[in-house]
Amino acid sequence: MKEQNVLVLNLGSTSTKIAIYQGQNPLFVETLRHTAEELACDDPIGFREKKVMEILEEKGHPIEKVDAIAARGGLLRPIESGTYEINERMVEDLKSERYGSHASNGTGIIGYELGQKYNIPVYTVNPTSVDELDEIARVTGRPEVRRHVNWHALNQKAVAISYAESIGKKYEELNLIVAHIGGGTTIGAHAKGRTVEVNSALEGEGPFTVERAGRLPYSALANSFLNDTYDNMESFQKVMNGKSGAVAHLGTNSGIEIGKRIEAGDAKAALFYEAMAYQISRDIGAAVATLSGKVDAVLLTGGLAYDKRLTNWIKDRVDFVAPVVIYPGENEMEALAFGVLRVLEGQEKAKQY
Ligand SMILES: Nc1ncnc2c1ncn2[C@@H]1O[C@H](COP(=O)(O)OP(=O)(O)OP(=O)(O)O)[C@@H](O)[C@H]1O
Ligand SMILES: CCCC(=O)O
Repeated sequence: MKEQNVLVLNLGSTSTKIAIYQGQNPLFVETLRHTAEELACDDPIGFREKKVMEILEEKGHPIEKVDAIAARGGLLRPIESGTYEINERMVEDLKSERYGSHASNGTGIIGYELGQKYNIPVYTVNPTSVDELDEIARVTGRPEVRRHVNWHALNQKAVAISYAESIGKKYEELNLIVAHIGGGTTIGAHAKGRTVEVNSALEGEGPFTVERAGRLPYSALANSFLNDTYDNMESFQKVMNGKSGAVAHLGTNSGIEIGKRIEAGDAKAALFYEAMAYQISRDIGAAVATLSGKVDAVLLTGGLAYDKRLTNWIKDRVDFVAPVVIYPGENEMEALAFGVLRVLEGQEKAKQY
């Protein structure tokens, strides 16, 4: 059988990642970094689409050779995990930002437009809005506020499946806690293949991060609105999700830079960083209760899982629970390609949004 060519697209806030997979083989994976000025143009999505086409030409893989497109999905209504065909309804929600604004929204839009233009099927795999929470996890102290989540579903599930395979088991046989520690941090309790609890990273749930405020005492937040610190929700979200955490405390969002400062004896950086590890450990502890103490492993992943100082602090607090296994970085491009290949090869059926 001919190996399928899958074009993989993943837009971040400052980068565009493009790959071609031939079957399970990556033929190339390219990361384009964009300046703030470039993305401040009138049509940033059109700008990135043009770049994607240029890269495909440059690498000798014109779009006509592509059998399917795998695009990272953005903020959608809560949906179950799996691979979804990107359809008109999904693109409408991404374009209108009905469920919020996130760099990954643009990926689905570009994928869909290319698919329409060149008659290629387009899919997304485990988008950020996958929501498998138990009913008990949705209840809050205000009857009008019901929880739903946005999180690193793609990478967390890929890492959990990888761990299960490494010990000769199925994801559906294990109870795992997965902490994705990156620009955003999400900690999921995975019970036999379902993520029954996870913090919603863009809504102030969970630990603070290098950019995000995380949970804060609500009286302080209410006061900031009463004092007119923010004009509207958009400016509030921008600060809470992009200009808080290490950016606010230390003026950087880089774990590498924080590590250098700690080496140079910067006590403020050391306290901030250890407090971040402490908050992550506490949320791992909460996930232990969600899983009633039956935990097969704790998995640490995301860009900051490269940092041994940080992961050792977390290990010191949580390795009494279960083995702690580290998967630095993220494997989103492969997870997208493999999800779509499962559909193309008939092992899984694509879902409709
Ligand atoms: N080797 C390393 N040592 C320490 N920190 C690192 C290392 N490599 C990357 N980081 C840090 O990881 C963070 C970025 O993580 P990651 O790439 O997972 O985030 P992102 O993709 O921007 O956002 P998200 O993970 O929320 O999707 C940055 O603070 C970066 O400096
Ligand atoms: C919504 C994905 C998680 C994040 O960006 O923090």
